[in-house]
Amino acid sequence: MENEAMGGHVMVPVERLSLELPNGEIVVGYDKDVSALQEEISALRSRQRHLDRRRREALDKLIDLKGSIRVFCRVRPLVQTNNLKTKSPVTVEQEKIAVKSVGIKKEFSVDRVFDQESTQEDVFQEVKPILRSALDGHNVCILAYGQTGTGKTYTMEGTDGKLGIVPRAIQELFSLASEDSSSPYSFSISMLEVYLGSLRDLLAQRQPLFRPMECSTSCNLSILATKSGAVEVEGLTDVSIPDLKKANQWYCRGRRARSTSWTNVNDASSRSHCLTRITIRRHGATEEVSKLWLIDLGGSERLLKTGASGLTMDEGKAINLSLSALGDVIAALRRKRSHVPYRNSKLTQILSDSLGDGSKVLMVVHISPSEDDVGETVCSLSFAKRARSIESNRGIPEDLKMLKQKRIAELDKEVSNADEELKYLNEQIRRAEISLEEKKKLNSSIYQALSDEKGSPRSTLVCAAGKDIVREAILSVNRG
Ligand SMILES: Nc1ncnc2c1ncn2[C@@H]1O[C@H](COP(=O)(O)OP(=O)(O)OP(=O)(O)O)[C@@H](O)[C@H]1O
Repeated sequence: MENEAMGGHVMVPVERLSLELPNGEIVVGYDKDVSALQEEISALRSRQRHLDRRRREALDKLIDLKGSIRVFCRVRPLVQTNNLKTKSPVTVEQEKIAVKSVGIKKEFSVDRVFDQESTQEDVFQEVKPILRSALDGHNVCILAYGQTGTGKTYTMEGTDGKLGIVPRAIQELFSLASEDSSSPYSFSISMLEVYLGSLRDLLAQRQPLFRPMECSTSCNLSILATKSGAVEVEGLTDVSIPDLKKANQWYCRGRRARSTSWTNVNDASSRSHCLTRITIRRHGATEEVSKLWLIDLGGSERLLKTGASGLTMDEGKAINLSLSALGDVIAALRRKRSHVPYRNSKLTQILSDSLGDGSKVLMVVHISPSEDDVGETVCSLSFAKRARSIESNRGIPEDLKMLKQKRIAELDKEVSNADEELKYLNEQIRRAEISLEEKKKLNSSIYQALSDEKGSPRSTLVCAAGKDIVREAILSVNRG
């Protein structure tokens, strides 16, 4: 018998025992089970890493092929205040919009059109892949652009029961992170408002009232660039969000802070930009940090039309300035210019590490279908055209276009296959880990039962009497 004497106890290598457990199960060589399970988990994890790398590469290629700056257009349904008698000057196809203005039909191409009937879910389906990309470590910007009242806030925030991109995105991040057992993630949230060139922290403990004249002292946070090229807003509150409930609470708090901050003008929020930032940390061998920006831009209408004066005029000018700075930055990036004019506005400075190389940008341009707004509609679509003019499909021969579509479909399939297999693998890992834990618990119960509480060498009895004694030990552990 190969027992080993240790500190007055006789140790029995447990893998040599074969037991019938109280539930009738026969257990042979527990330690062997444990190491086999450990090996199985390690093989599954290695497959998971490999597959995750492949999925990331395919998704990256897919997004780059579709365009790392994508422009969608969403048409708001007609509302009561619109002129309902005249026919809408806007007609849409999947990737094209035509607007009839003073008898001239102008056509604009975008990456995807969402017509008046499209739902929040339709829009979100197109946003989903880019969220995965944010979890994979890319900085991502999703922006809602358009004239006041065309549905930017509806698209980003949504209403009760018709949630917009931001709450859905937060939910999706938590859901994707919980499915991915390869590395743990943590999230934090910040919200700020850019108004008349000043920044205001929407999640700060004490909310200063947003009186424009006081703004320069109470809300002027500054923007810093770190050595690594990352951009930080100095002193901006960044709250850790451990779960979806907390995330939604903070998001609601930020929204409330925005809507209650205005002292006089009801709709002044349309003359500020509202930025929500989710910081994503992937804790692996090295920590990866990425940012997801969700931005409800100020209304893009022209000042002449609104007949603005005084403060409204200043607000309009500030919005126009920052929107045109944003247009310039996107156009420079599209043209792969060596100089990108980020410094021309606070908005583009904040986003400078999230609009350039390696980042993914998605802009949803909102338009009204009404005849009354046709001038603004043409302006907004011209902005969209400028933002996507370089990477658009226009001018590409038909056969190349088809080849591109084919490759996109292949990559789409590759990503969804990898996703499916990863889900399956995660489930297998989860089960194997539960079994391993159970086995380890069982082993430690048996070891405990085998060792003599009072120090007398009862385990010799085990060797002599064999499995009956061990069974008794297990039963006593179970009873205890
Ligand atoms: N696709 C849509 N479906 C249903 N209702 C919509 C849609 N888009 C906008 N609306 C409604 O139209 C109104 C104006 O929309 P919203 O406030 O989102 O516009 P906005 O562009 O954010 O305006 P502002 O620039 O003033 O913030 C709201 O009542 C909103 O619920």
